[in-house]
Amino acid sequence: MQFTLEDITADEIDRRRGVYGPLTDSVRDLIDAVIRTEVDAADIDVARRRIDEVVADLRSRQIDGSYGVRFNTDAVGMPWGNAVMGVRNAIAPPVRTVADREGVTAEFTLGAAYEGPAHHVHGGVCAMVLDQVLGEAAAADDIPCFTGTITVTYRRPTPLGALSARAEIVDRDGRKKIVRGTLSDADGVTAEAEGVFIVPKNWSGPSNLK
Ligand SMILES: CCCCCCCC/C=C\CCCCCCCC(=O)SCCNC(=O)CCNC(=O)[C@H](O)C(C)(C)COP(=O)(O)OP(=O)(O)OC[C@H]1O[C@@H](n2cnc3c(N)ncnc32)[C@H](O)[C@@H]1OP(=O)(O)O
Repeated sequence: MQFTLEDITADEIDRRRGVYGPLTDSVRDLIDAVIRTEVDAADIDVARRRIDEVVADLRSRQIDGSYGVRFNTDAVGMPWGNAVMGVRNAIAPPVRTVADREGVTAEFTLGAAYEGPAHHVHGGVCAMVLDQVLGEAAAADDIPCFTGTITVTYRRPTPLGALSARAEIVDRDGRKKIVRGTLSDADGVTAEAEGVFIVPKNWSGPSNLK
């Protein structure tokens, strides 16, 4: 697993977050607008051409391949391409966790772009969010862990809208951590997950990634 060290200050990371975060927000808004717009075909055609121009501008200078997981010398992580929380990924809802003594919690909104059953969250998206949140609970006091096995139990359909997730380590056994978590709406739990998260054998990245 390759991580990239960038020799930059925390201020520089904040500056970059300030540059790319709003761009990502605008693109996320674009995704939602594309799903929900009812403007006529001619306007769609104009919009498509304008979007294609913006894409060409952005591609005039770009990296090869994906963003990777980067960190600086203070172990501040920049997993900015991450599908669930990446600062530069408009597909990410984003889901950002807050750690406490027992585990991690996240509050987030899943809109029209995450639909599976009508007006409800796609089961794969529920699993993806839970994987990330359980993974962050596993890593909260340690190095990032791989998901070995994750089991999701869907208790009832998860409505699109405001949601929360919570995860805690419930057991440790050598390099394995058993983590449990939940996805909830305002009325309570909609899905539960249990996972085996495994500390990688030959870790070459930093510990305690922030
Ligand atoms: C790490 C990347 C994240 C970086 C992000 C950093 C920035 C953000 C900071 C922090 C947030 C992090 C949040 C991330 C959340 C998302 C996580 C993902 O999506 S990870 C991608 C999906 N998962 C894979 O692709 C794994 C693919 N599988 C493998 O690479 C290996 O199979 C691996 C590492 C899982 C195990 O390989 P071995 O060689 O270490 O395993 P052996 O030494 O044989 O076994 C060790 C123990 O683990 C058990 N084990 C092995 N594989 C297992 C499995 N699949 N399920 C359950 N147990 C397993 C074994 O039975 C053994 O247990 P006994 O010691 O005997 O009790």
